[in-house]
Amino acid sequence: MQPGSLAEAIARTLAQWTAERRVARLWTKDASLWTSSGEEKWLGWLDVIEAQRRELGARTALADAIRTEGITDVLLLGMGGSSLGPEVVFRVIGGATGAPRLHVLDSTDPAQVKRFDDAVDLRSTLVLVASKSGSTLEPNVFLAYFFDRLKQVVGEAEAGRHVVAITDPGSQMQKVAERDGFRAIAFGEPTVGGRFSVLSAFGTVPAALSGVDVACLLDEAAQMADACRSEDAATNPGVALGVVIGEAAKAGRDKLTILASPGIAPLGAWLEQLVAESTGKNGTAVIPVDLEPRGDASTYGSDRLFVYLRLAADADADQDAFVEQLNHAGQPVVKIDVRDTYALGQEFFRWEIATAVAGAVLGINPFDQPDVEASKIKTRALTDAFEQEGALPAEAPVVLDTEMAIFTDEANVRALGPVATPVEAIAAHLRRVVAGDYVALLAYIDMTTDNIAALQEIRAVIRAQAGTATCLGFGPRFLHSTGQAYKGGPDSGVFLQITCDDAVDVQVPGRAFTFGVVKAAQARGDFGVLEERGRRALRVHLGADVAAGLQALRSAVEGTYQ
Ligand SMILES: O=P(O)(O)OC[C@H]1O[C@](O)(CO)[C@@H](O)[C@@H]1O
Repeated sequence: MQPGSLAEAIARTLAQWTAERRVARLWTKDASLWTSSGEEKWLGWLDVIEAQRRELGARTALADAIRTEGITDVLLLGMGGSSLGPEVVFRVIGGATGAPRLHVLDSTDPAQVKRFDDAVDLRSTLVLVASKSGSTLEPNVFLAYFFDRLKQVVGEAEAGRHVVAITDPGSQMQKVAERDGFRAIAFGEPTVGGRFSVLSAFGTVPAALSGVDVACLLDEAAQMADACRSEDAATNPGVALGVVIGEAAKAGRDKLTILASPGIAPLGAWLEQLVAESTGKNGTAVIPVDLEPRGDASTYGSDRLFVYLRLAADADADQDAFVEQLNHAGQPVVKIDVRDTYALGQEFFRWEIATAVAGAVLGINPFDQPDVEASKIKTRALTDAFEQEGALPAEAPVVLDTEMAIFTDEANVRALGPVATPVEAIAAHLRRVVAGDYVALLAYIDMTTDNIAALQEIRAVIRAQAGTATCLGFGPRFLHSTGQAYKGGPDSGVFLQITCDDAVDVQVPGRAFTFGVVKAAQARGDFGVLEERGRRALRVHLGADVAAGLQALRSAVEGTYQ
């Protein structure tokens, strides 16, 4: 770590943590470390490793049974903490020979739902539906769709045998699982929130099913947990990291920019949720910046804190050189050496402690997510309206042409000034960006390789030209991750929401709406909350040809800076 001018504040806070024995207070779940508003009820993740070790036999038995029966694919349906952790574990460690492939569906984009359906043969697929609350909209509509498909493909009597639920005890999903004869139910721990759940059943069940050595993963986590008991804050790997992140944010370095070796890069998506949902509230936030295209080290602002997760077995020489340049440019960089892929278990625990500690330094409750509910309420109102009226409420664009239509509220229209075309509106919007802001692209489109690449190019242009941090989230996935910080954090976000016409749509069985309608309602609900919070937000609606629309958007963004 080269903390630059932060060094003093960090040293002071570390000394305070040691002198006041705050590490012991954390482990004894003392809510007064935070805001004394019930934090003690959400610290079950401190004890979850031992509890999961007791479940290892059950995990192995289920994994062996499905393999013997010829299951080739596991399709996980879930959002946020119920999907991001399993996806990271599979992408970083999974893929053992002979083990089922794990697919993670966390989008209501109809093309994406269809793509996942086409990717698996349901006769040899186990559907794993994961939801702590059991009431989240997305896993419930995914389950409705895939249970219906299973009935068609394997028959009514067999469908339940192809489904396993992971949920907290007493949830509505448990009732559904019992009613529909699911093969098994694995229970979560109610004192562990979604984003802290990766070392609970929500992470260990999918990991075991996809051939990951869960005992080894837990051993790694336990090793880090032991290190995080150290009362000396400066040598406590989780506490020290949390103090750096918290103090950096207080000093204006609130864009936590994640650099990671390719072999461990998927961890960034999990970190985004953990950090953003935990710290982004009451007008404060640590904004995670993941997978941002790199620029010249000298061009980054003074609002950045870099974290470099370097995988010893898979280090990238270019990345090493870039980090060196950042050091020379005086940027603070925290370097974390990750021994091998199983050391991911260590990182999970280190970052959970660090996030909790950063929350304490920032004086917030890191275990709630007050602003996520707001967009859920608006979305529900819209889907209810659709069920009653057969259509979503009409809306009128501010300007449109053949490729893009622009939507926003009165306050944003006034701030844009007179604009005659979508291109002018986008340019006026991006000109509102000032130093210390971040620009977030919120894309409610299929998360394909091509769409990711096109959006990353747009992001690269904005980063280079505006000189600000840039983020990319796919809707509705980011709603259960960074979305909390975008709404609850400081007013430094400039948002470009991207929606499209769906070339194909898919009916949600048993409901009056399609996945396309759900996604549209989620985008509108999300936008409505941004408007309500007075955020700088513009929605660009593309046609059904998303590739052409993204090209038009890119030209508009490039044109802004010419
Ligand atoms: O597991 P659940 O209850 O479906 O929740 C999914 C996600 O939604 C949130 O509750 C809110 O976005 C996350 O914290 C959570 O991980």
